[in-house]
Amino acid sequence: MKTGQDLELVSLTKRYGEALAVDGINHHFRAGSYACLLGPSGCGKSTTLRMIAGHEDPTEGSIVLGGADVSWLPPARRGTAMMFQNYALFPHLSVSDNVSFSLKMKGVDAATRRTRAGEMLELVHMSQFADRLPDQLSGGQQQRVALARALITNPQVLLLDEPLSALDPFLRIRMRAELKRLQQELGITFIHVTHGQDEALALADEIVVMNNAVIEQAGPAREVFNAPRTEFVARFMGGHNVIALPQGHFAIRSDKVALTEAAAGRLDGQVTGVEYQGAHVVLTVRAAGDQEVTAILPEEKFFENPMPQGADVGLSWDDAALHPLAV
Ligand SMILES: Nc1ncnc2c1ncn2[C@@H]1O[C@H](COP(=O)(O)OP(=O)(O)OP(=O)(O)O)[C@@H](O)[C@H]1O
Repeated sequence: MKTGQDLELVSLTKRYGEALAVDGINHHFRAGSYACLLGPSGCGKSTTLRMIAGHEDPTEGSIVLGGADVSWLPPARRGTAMMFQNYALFPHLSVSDNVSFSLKMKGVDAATRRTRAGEMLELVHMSQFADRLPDQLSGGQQQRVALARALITNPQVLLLDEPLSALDPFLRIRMRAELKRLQQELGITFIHVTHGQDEALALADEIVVMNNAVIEQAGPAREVFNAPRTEFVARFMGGHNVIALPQGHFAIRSDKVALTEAAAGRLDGQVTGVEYQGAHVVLTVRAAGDQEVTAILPEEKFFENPMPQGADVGLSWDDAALHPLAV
């Protein structure tokens, strides 16, 4: 369903000389959703985000927000705001002045600026730091300031370029929950660029997987994970095997592969690796046709009948777990 502030990309293309960074992509981001643009380095996700923000001109195609073509509007007039990877705070301005900087540019008076900055700092739980300078803050705190600064413009769409990549793993998980809370509280669209599958699965209502300048697959997180359409998506999302059967190529989740006695399964093979990981055990099997298949078994299931390295085994699965892959 289309609503007022949906964002549409129409045949959006970016060329840098001969290089095609984004190749005619079409996508419809639902207003109020959390979308993750996911893909390997160089696939075109940051370029796409920068074009939406207005920091890069499209070579062809258009960006439509709320039914209006914003492709050629300056960044501040689009209804979007961007939070950068390195936060880009002004070192000589206090937290409060950093947050309200864009209001100053618009000629808003000092008292209103201070009040609005206070509201935004409250939203990101940073009220007590309003008078500090950026270098008196931790990385996670600087990030909250950068978020408040982007949100003060009341954007319809918040664009986040690898927002968690500079944080340590512990803080990354905490900030991830914060981003989700903020998005739900504000009800605006978040478009978050990441190359982390876990991050996208944890956050996104919709995952848009990019590869080689095009959108390879887009859909709800569970759908993209459970039913990858191409070999690339299956391998990139992880947790899947890609297997060649006489009927074609299929993806199957590693936790949907079961082990049987030798010659009793769909494929025969030999165990080449056993890794105990606590709650589960990961087995690697070299199967017929020189295919490597990974099976993830719950710990207690594996230890009912442990298969050592070198054991001949069969691999079986329920046909419903097989997802045909486009070539
Ligand atoms: N200013 C530029 N000039 C020339 N080529 C560029 C420029 N910016 C990006 N590219 C190229 O466009 C392609 C897409 O780059 P982009 O930064 O969008 O990828 P990405 O998916 O965001 O990668 P990463 O995760 O590494 O940031 C890459 O091949 C890159 O080298």
